Amino acid sequence: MVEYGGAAKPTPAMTPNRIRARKGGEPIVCLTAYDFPTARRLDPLVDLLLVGDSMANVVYGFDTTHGVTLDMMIAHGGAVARAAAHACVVVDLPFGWYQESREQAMRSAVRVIRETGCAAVKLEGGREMAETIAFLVERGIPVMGHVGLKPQMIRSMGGFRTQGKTPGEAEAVIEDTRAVDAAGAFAIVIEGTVEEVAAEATRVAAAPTIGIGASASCDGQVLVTPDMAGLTVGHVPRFVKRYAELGEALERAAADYAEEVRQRRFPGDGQVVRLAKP
Ligand SMILES: Nc1nc(=O)c2c([nH]1)NC[C@@H]1CN(c3ccc(C(=O)N[C@@H](CCC(=O)O)C(=O)O)cc3)CN21
Ligand SMILES: CC(C)C(=O)C(=O)O
Ligand SMILES: [Mg+2]
Repeated sequence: MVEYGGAAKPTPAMTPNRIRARKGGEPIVCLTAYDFPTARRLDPLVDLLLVGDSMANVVYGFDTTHGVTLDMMIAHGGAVARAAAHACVVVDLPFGWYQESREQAMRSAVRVIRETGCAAVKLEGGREMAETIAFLVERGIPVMGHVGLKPQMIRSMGGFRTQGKTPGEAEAVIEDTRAVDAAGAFAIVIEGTVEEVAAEATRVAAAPTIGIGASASCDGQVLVTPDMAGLTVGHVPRFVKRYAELGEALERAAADYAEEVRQRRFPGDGQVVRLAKP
């Protein structure tokens, strides 16, 4: 087992307790990050950096989030944690590394915390995960919940569909939120639900809610950074707003470079070392 290396780093300003204290106050700003340079640039701008298992889709090109392992989450979580001086870094526990038992969840969370230096873990689930969340929280692991649309459940849900459109489904999302809140989660991601349900879940939870595809009635928002920055390859969910077209900027840079190499204009005077004239 490898512990996170490097010099002792001060705890970032935004801790799980500070995030929790923002309930009902200034909205919590969260983006995903998976690598060091991106996390360095986002760190001063956001409250929370999430190393999401969406990494499976946007970094590794898998169809579902089931493609990532605990070791992969730890490798990328460490890179993000090393970059963060301000934001609270939260790492997703991936599919298969916590559902079996609360002991399995504890072992996985301890590895993530020790080997990355992050502040907290996130896991998907409602009432069925409440006992696991309480077990971790009571033993010193800050936990973020994730209710509503749960991408790790794709195989049993048969695709991604907005949750809470029927009265029964709405009640299920609210009850899941209550259970995760009572279990001690310091914040709760609410994904893919209708505004009325997000507003009610936010009202009943003592912990702040962080929405994605869940309206502005939450205590904060999260988006997948490559989606909002225009870097995602393939389908981008409907709830995403694009704030930049970094994919197009990267294509232009690569095309300019290719052109200059082919014309022998790169490397130019600025990039070349020559012998001094005698
Ligand atoms: N690139 C990316 N962005 C995400 O937000 C994201 C991931 N990947 N991977 C992990 C989960 C999965 N998420 C997703 C992925 C797809 C849809 C989606 O395609 N939704 C459809 C239909 C929704 C409906 O009919 O209710 C959409 O067009 O938005 C939603 C959430 C959110 N997360
Ligand atoms: C979409 C967010 C909440 C997430 O869980 C992820 O990026 O994996
Ligand atoms: Mg996730």
